[in-house]
Amino acid sequence: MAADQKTEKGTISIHTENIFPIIKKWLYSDHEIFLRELVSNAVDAIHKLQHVNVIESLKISDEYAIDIHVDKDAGTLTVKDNGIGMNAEEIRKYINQIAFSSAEEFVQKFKDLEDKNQIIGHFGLGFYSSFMVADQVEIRSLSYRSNAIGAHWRCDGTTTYTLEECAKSDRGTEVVLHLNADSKEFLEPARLQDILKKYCNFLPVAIRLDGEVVNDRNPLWTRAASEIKEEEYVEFYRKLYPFSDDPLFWIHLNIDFPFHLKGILYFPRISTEFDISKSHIKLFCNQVFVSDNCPELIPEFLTPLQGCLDAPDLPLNVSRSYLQNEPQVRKIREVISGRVASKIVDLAKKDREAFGKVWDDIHTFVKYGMMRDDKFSDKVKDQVLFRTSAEMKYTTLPEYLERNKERHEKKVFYANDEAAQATYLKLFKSQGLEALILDALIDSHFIQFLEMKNQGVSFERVDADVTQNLIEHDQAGKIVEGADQKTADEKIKEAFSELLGEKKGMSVRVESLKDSSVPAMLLLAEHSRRFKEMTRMMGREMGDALDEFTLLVNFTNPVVKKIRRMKDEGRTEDARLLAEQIHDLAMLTHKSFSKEQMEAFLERSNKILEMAGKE
Ligand SMILES: Nc1ncnc2c1ncn2[C@@H]1O[C@H](COP(=O)(O)OP(=O)(O)OP(=O)(O)O)[C@@H](O)[C@H]1O
Repeated sequence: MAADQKTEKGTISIHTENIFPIIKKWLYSDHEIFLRELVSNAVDAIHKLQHVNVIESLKISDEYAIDIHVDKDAGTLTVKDNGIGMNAEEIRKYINQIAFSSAEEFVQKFKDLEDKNQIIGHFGLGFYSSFMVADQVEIRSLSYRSNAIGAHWRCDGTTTYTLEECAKSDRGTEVVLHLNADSKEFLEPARLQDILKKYCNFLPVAIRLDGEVVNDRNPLWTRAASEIKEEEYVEFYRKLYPFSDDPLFWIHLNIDFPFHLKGILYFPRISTEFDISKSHIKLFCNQVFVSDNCPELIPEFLTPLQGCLDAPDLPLNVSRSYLQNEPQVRKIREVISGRVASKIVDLAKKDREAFGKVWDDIHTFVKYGMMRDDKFSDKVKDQVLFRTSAEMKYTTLPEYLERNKERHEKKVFYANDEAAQATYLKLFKSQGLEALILDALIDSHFIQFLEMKNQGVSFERVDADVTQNLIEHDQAGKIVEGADQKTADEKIKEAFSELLGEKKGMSVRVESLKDSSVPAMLLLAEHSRRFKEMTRMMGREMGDALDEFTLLVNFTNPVVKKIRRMKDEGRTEDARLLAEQIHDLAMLTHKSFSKEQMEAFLERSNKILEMAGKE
């Protein structure tokens, strides 16, 4: 067929004359995406050719590639593919009409939008985005069809274009950008390399920058999990997050129904600097990087997760508002939450000890997730680990309840500050009792949640009361002594009340503890203490947790016995000294002293030492 040498001049049928300056201005901060768009079009063109190659039995066996080339002297950047190509008719249709009409739609739609930033980078301008960085754009293309004639399109950023035949001998499309004065940065290979790494690193077609392949065509998530080694997952993670510690574990997703979703989700080691306010998942669409700020895609409680998701059903230029309203995104969240729950159950069942090791890093978001998501909670609830004061170090709640049902049915003892509650824990240990350690910030809420979910089970901090298991059965303190018909306990109570005088919020109780080494301890009733803690957490001041407490005096302790004897013998001041000291020691485990209290405590300690020296 003879080539028609005539040059066609035309006007692109758009109705907004000043479309170029508007777009240039609006997209200013995201100029670099033009390269992603051009490379994506090139990949699409190659995929289309691969498709027709099969359908039309063309037997093309070329190695497909996209070549990016800069010519600094000419000030041009070229993106070239060996895909399906376009003839003049197709250029008229796809470039003049489709590409430009979507650009016009963009302007019409967002002209009146208050916050222009909202749309930057989230609207698919495709080919048209090249005008953000170029004064003039050329397309040279040769269709795959036999006897095709090369087509050369040129546009200088106005609404007119030229289209003519050209002598192009190799199939495919070449887009040449004559970069504008503000965009010379895109002539720098290092800058281009960065952009390609960011958006095109995992594209399935070889991308060559000045002859060098820059991308990994088969990222790990595209391969079958069964053939991937552990080290490969870790290595891939290091590639994605070069400065992070190795991940704890990961989940490989490969879902085909009811939607397509592939990806690898990593559980990172949580460091204190970890910014959980930002999503760290990288979203891809058919291996093209889309965004790393899509918190909508994963359940809120899984925000610390890292890794990548490839969701080909979502549009490449996905917007935040789209994600927020898209039912498919909700389904993706549900699937992820379900898969994370299954992974946790698997790990817990497979190797408890190994699971214990990662538990400290993941427990916060597992607990938070349980409180936020009932389905998640139902799946993982029996695997939640608690640190315990007992030998085995970690236990689950059902195991704890089962182990202790004879001694305290449906009651869970816990400590939330091992150092402050050391006396109580020691007492528990000496009597073979077991307490859970619930010392994370989230635990006070989690305890309420567990009580709600496990009807009849109550949690009691080790200092809330003394259980019958700690009290001596044959209690000498209950024996009535002397003419006044009072028991020994009552007499000690009277003695301590008198010696200590009125103390704000204090009541004295005497019990015979099996462990005689502790003279006294403070008890804070569970419910009123929790109430005070909660109101304080909500910012409402409800006074001190110590506004109301019981001083439990231990009848079996030798010093307590001695105090009573001293008082009977008239050594009231010496007895008071010891009683005050016992009171202060019990207090110290719950709060730090003021300067005055500390001075009084130290002065008294010295007097007691002097007294001991004399006796
Ligand atoms: N390198 C290319 N080879 C063949 N056809 C191309 C090429 N680049 C663009 N096209 C054609 O031009 C059309 C318009 O491209 P454009 O990038 O503006 O929009 P799109 O790719 O359809 O959508 P998107 O907005 O998601 O990029 C494409 O659909 C395609 O048919």
